[in-house]
Amino acid sequence: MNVKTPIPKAQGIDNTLALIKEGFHFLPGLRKELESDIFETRLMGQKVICMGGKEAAEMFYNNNLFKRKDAVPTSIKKSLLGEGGVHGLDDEAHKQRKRMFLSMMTPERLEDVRKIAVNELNSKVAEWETKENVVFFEEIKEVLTRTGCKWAGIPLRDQDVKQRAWELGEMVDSFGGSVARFRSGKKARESQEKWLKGIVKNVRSGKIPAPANTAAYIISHHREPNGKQLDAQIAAVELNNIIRPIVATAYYLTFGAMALHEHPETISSLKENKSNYSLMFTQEVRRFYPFAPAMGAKVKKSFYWYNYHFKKNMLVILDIFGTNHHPDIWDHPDEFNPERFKDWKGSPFSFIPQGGGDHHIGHRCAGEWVTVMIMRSFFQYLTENVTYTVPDQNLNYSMTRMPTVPKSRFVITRVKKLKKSLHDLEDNEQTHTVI
Ligand code: HEM
Repeated sequence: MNVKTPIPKAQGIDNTLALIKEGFHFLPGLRKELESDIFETRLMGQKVICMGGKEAAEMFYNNNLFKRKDAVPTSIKKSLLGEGGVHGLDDEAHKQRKRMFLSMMTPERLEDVRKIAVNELNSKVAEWETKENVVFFEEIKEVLTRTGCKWAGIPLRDQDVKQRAWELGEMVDSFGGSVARFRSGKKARESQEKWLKGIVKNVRSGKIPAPANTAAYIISHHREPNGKQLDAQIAAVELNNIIRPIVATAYYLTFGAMALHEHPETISSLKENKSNYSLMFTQEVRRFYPFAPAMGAKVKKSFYWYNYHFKKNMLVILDIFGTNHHPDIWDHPDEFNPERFKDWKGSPFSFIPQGGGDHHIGHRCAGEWVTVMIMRSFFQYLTENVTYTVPDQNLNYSMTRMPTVPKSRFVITRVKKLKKSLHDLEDNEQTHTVI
């Protein structure tokens, strides 16, 4: 870790505009310019400590030092995350709510999500065979909306798929600072929460017979530490915390499909799947491509680190994208190279696309296994079960827009299924170590 003392301050009275203008480059760029993995700046009128790298991540995920209450701006709660959900909880309340999420992530349920997702993809591909152009990113959001709802025990009528997929997509697309996208994400959230609140009430009354191992059942019947059921509105937020991020996986899948096209040598390795190549490829997609830029937390109680005084309630931001590209951790970090994960020793703090630390104790993403499971099986499906052509198109992606996808949203043509049955995929063992 490279730290200058005293901790440097970024130039300018407030850097919010620079953050919006520079996007994913903002934090890594300033760390490089100031030659320090920690620096101070002001964002939205507030003093903020920004940091990146393994050691910084380790500190950030120490629950004794940091808390999440009021760490996320209201605009992000109103569009992306929702209010009253697990993301903003601390201490016992957080642990208890987190256990609720993690109880859904059993090996059997992970195998279920894989089967559901691959079946949904397989049905979609049959439609793609009849289409001239397929906009992969948009179509995959629908596949994942169906997958998420089915896995979570949420009934979804065919005629509602497009609307719900659009809403989930708008919520994910809302976090980058554009007012128009915020408004659309907020509206989508209001519609989703109304719908999901109705689902929760119907699951509670037994009108919707959700199986006991599904998210709809587990969340609807979850009890708070005070013994009471979750408020139906908060239960809706938490149910959305399952289906929305499943749809968010469309970003990684689109980047991954693009990586297959741009690095064709990976295709045969994926087909062979030696040394668990599908996992290496998936990890590299999650490391290399930009998605979650950073996380915020507030100082729980004052402490000193590298002689810097972290004062109570100060806002601290961890550079997620920059840590996944930190040159102290990764050789040639700006090269796409799945093989780097071959002998990777694993670290909960150096590879943090979905947060760091321990899933049970801290805020690390509860759905990391689901994400990895879906990604691996889709990449294998794309290489083994289907052929397609990638026509000329604009595959550039902006590093200043958050979130970002290839400009064309990855168009494919002449899609052809190679296998009629999914039998071969069903035999595929993936439930071992998925992360
Ligand atoms: C594209 C895929 C995904 C990405 C990039 C992603 C990223 C993240 C990040 C960055 C966090 C916050 C970590 C922190 O607060 O320090 C998080 C938390 C969370 N994610 Fe994900 N996630 C993804 C998929 C999923 C899926 C598929 C699910 C559920 C099935 C899920 C459920 C959650 C939940 C419940 C939390 C809150 C955990 C807590 O506060 O303790 N995520 N995710």
